Amino acid sequence: MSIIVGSSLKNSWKLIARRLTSNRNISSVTIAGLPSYVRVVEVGPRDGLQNEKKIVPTAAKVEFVNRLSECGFSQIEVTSFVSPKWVPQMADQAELMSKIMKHNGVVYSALTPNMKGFQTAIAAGTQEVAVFGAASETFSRKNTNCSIEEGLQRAHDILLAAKEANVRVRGYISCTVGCPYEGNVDPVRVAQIAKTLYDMGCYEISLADTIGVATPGAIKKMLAEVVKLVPADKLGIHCHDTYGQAIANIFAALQMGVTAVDSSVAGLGGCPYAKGASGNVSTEDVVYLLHGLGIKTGINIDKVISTGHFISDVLQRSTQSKVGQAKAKSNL
Ligand SMILES: CC(C)(COP(=O)([O-])OP(=O)([O-])OC[C@H]1O[C@@H](n2cnc3c(N)ncnc32)[C@H](O)[C@@H]1OP(=O)([O-])[O-])[C@@H](O)C(=O)NCCC(=O)NCCSC(=O)C[C@@](C)(O)CC(=O)[O-]
Repeated sequence: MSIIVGSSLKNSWKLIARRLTSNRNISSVTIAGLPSYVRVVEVGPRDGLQNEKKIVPTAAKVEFVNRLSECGFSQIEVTSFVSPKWVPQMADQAELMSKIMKHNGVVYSALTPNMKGFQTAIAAGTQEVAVFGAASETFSRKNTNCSIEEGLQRAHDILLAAKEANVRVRGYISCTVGCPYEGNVDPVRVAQIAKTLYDMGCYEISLADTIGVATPGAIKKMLAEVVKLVPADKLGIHCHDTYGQAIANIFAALQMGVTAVDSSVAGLGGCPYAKGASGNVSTEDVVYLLHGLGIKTGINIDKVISTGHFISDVLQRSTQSKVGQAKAKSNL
């Protein structure tokens, strides 16, 4: 057994420090079967800020979105055109959408729960909208005050109007694995709703683990049913990180052929109607994973980290991103 004393102890620490810092340039390792490119959809300004107790001033939101626009995302979900009585954090939606600087090559989208929201969104210059439903009846009622079926009818109306207006529509399904009110969710039910939205004309369906309870096996089981009815490259994955499983779940989804991943800078977020659920998986951690796997994203991770610190400062708390924390503390 070797005993480290005095200067040898100091040298050992130097060695460890050198090894850690050399990890900064860890070369990416490709794993067979994974996509070569993944579209990361930044949902922080919407999913992130909708659940913050502190209402972020519009000027800070504009600055936040403008900084995100410099990061290389092809899509940023800016806000939601929902009722201000239900989600007061999003009450400035039209002003925000009209004030942000819109870059070529970046799609600035928003959530729309009904025709009123769709019309206001389009009038405010929204380029793309998202409709949202749930695979749990109780969650649907809590979130949108209607049944799953009524929610799908609202989505149908929006899709018809969007087709007329030449606007692309993304679809979300909440509670695809677990529901805060009903527990486990049947993957067959998720698949049927995904197919309904896809057949209505949604170009992509984002499957959400709203309360962050999934593990990779559950994600694979759910996706195995969905891909029977909707092609994998028309699916997105939207993970919350309550139990720290989001990165593993995203990896599982990539293995199943999913090529779109939703995330929030600094791990902001949550749903006001899913109490106790934590924020989205952080964009910094997702991009670190993807780049480490040799998967292209077009995103500049340093700019994402710095934007994560910007919005965390606005919210007066530290970033939830592991990558953001590592970079801030030790520049590893
Ligand atoms: C769907 C509604 C509007 C139904 O809400 P309601 O109360 O049943 O609607 P209503 O049609 O009876 O109207 C009531 C009032 O709301 C107004 N109203 C009606 N619609 C709108 C609108 N679009 N924009 C602005 N105002 C609206 C309407 O004009 C009326 O105003 P009043 O006459 O009382 O003054 C409501 O339930 C709602 O806004 N829900 C949204 C809740 C929400 O935003 N949840 C979070 C987003 S989803 C999510 O986070 C999950 C996701 C996507 O991230 C994936 C995941 O992780 O699971």
